[in-house]
Amino acid sequence: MTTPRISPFPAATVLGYPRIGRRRELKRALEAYWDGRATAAGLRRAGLDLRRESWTRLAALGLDRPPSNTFSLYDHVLDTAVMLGAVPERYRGPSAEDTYFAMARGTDRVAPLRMTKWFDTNYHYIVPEIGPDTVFAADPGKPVAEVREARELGLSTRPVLVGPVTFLLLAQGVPGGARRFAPLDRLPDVLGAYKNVLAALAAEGVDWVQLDEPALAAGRTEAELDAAGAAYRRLGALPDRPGLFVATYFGSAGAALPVLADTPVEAIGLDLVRGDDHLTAAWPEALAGKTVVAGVVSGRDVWRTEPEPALAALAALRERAGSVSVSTSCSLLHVPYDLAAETTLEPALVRRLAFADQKVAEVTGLAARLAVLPPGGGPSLPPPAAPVPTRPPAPPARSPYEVRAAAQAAHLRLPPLPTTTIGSFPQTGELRAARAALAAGELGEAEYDRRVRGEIERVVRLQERLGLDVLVHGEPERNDMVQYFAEHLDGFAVTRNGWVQSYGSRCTRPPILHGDVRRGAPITVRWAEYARSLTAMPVKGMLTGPVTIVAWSFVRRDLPLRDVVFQVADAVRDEVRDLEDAGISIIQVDEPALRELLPLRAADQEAYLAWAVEAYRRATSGAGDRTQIHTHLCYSDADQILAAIDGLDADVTSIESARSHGRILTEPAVAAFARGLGPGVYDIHSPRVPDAAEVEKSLRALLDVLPPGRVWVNPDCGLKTRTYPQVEAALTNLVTATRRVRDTVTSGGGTGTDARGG
Ligand code: MET
Ligand SMILES: [Zn+2]
Repeated sequence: MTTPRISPFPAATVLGYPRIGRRRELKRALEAYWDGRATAAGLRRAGLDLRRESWTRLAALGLDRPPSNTFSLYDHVLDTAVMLGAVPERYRGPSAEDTYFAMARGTDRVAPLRMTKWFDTNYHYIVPEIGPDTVFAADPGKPVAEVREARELGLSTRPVLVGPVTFLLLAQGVPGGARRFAPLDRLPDVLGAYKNVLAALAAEGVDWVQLDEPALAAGRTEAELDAAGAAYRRLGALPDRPGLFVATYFGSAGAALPVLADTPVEAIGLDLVRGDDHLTAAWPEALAGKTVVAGVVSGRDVWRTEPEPALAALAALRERAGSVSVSTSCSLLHVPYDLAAETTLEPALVRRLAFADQKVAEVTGLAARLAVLPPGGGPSLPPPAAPVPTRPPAPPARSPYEVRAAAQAAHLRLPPLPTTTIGSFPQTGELRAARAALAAGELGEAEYDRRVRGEIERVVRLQERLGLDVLVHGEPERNDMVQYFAEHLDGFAVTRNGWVQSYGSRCTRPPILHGDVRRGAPITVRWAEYARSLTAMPVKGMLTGPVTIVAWSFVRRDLPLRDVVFQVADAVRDEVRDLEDAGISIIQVDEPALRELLPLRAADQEAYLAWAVEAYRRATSGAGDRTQIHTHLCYSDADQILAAIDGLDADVTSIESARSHGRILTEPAVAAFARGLGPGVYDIHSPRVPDAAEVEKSLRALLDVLPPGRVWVNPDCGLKTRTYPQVEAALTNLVTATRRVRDTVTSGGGTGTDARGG
C-alpha cells in the first residue's frame, strides 16, 4: 500500500456553507425552470454564479481552501445517489435534469422519492432507494466540475461527499414490506463506486476530500460500526486517492471514534458543540497520528461562540491529536448567510448573534489564536454549567376520550369519513405582495386586513362548493406557521433575510427565541371567528404546537429546552381557550416537528418524548369536552414516536402517509390508536393531482386496517405551496372518492362522527 502524499489540512475551515443564495437566487432560478420560464442552461448558469459567489466570499473571509460540492440544485443526498448511479429505472428521463427532478418532485407519471428530515434538523433530504439489484456506477461529474470551476477563480477546494455508510443508512431498502432489505448490505459495491470517484478527484489534483458521516454520531450497532471500520480501511488502502477527512457531527462520535481512529483516514471531524464528552472520554491513541478537525463553532444555531471555552477545548485537543484544525460543528447550511443583512434587530441582541459569515470569521479568529498559543498553554476548561431548574406545575388532564367523543359527536354531527384539510390554502402572489407592502409601510393595516378577509371568504366559499365537511380559514394571514406566532409573542425576534433551506427551493426564516415567552393579546382568534361567521359548516381553528414553534426557531441556550417549550405551551394554551370562547369547536394544534427534536441517541429519547408530550397536553388540556382537538404531523418516519403521538391524546390525528405509500398504517401501534386518524391521502409536496380512483383505493386500503368510525379524509399537509387549480382538482377528487366509499360503509362511531352518511 502506498500512502498518498497529502498537504496539511487547513488550520481553519467550515464543513459547508449555505447554498440557496443571499437573496434566495436558487429558489427563483428553480421555480423559473420548473415553470418553463427558464432553460436548463439558465438554471445551470444560476448555480455556477452562486458557487462562485460563495467561494469568493469564503476566500475573502480568510478560508484558504474552502469546501466544494456543497452546492446542490435540490439536495445533497440526491446528488450522492446520482453520483453513485443509484437512480431507480422509473425516473429515467430524456435529460439529466428530467431524471433528477423526477426523483425529487415526481412527474405526472411517477410519484417522487420519499423525503424526510436530515437527522434532527429542519432540512429534508430525498431518500434514495437501494435494492439487491441496484447497479452502482460512479459518475464523478459534479464534484469534479466544481473543483474545476473553483480553480478558474484561483482556488483549490475540498470536495464534500456524503460518506458511504451514512448514504446507505439513510437509504430505503427496496422492495419494502415485511422482509425489508437492508441497504448497508450493499456496502462493498458502493465502495467500488466511491473508489472511482476518489480516483477521479485525485486525478484532478484534489488533496483532501471530506466524507460526511453524521450517521456515525447517532449511536450505532456493533454491526454498523464494523461496516464503517471496514469501509474506511478499504478506502484508506486505495493508492489513488486524496487525503480522507471523515466528518462526524450532530453529536458525539462515541464508539465510532476508536473505529475510525483505527483506519488509515488522515483526518476526523468531531462535533464539540453537541458532543461535549469528546474532551472527557477515553482518547484512542491512534489519533496522535491524525488531524482532528474540531467543530467548536456551532453550525446549527445563531449564537456567537464564547471564545475562551472554545480555545480551551482546542488547546486540550492539541495535546492529544497529531494536529488540530478549527471548524464548525457541522455545515453552515442550517444558518442564514449574514448578520449584516439584518437592519431591524435590537443592537443588544445583535451582539449575541453570529450567522454563517460571522461564524467563518470566528473559525479563522480561533485558528489564529490557537496558532500563537504556546504548547500546554491556554485557558482551562470551564466546569459544565448547571441547568436552571424551573418546572411549572402540570395543568389538569382532559376527560377520558370516550366522554369527549360522545360530547363531540352530539355537538358536531359530522358524517362518517369526514373530509377536511390541514389548514393552509395556496398563498397567492397578491397576498404575498400585500404582506410585503404592509411591512414596507406602503399598505395600511386596515386595507391589509380587508384583503386577508377577502381571501378567507374565498377559501370558505371554495370549501363549501367542494363539499368539505370541516372547513378552515386558510391561514392567509400567516407568512409561516411558526414565524407568525413568533411575531405575536414576547421573547422572539424575527429577521428580514435570515432564510435557511428546508428542502429543494423551500426556505424558512426561523425566528430567534431569545427571552421569556409570553402571549399578550389573542393572535388567531379574529381570523377564525371571521371564517366561522361566514358559514354554517364547522370551522377548525389552527395553531402551531409548542414543540414545533421551538423546533423551528433558533433557541436561547441559557434555559433547558424543556422549560422553553413549556413557556410556549402556556401561551398556546391561552390561545386555545380564547378560540373556544369565540365559539370554535374544533381546534387543530400542529406538531409536525415532534419527531425532529427527538435526540439521536436512543438513551435520551424517552425523557424527551415525555416532556414533549407533557408540553402538548399543557397546551391543549384547557379545552372542554365538546371541543375537538386535532393534531397534525407530517413527513414520514413517525414509526419511532407512535406511542408519543398516541400520548398527545388529541381527538383526531392527521399524519403523513401519502408519500410513504401508507407504510405507517402497517404499524401495529397505529392500528391500536383509539382515536380519530387522518392518514393523508393526497401528497401535497408534489404538483401531481391524484385522481378519484387513486384516492378511493387509498381509502379502501385504510378501511382494511382501521374501523370506519375512526377515519378522517385529508391531504397529508397544508396546501399553501400548491396552486388553486391543483388544489381544486385534488380536493374535488378527494370528496368524490370519499362519497363513493362512504356509501359502502357504516359508521363505527367514536370520532365525533354520526351515522348520517354522505
Ligand atoms: C408543516 S405542517 C403544516 C400545517 C399547517 N396548518 C398548514 O396547513 O400549513
Ligand atoms: Zn404538515
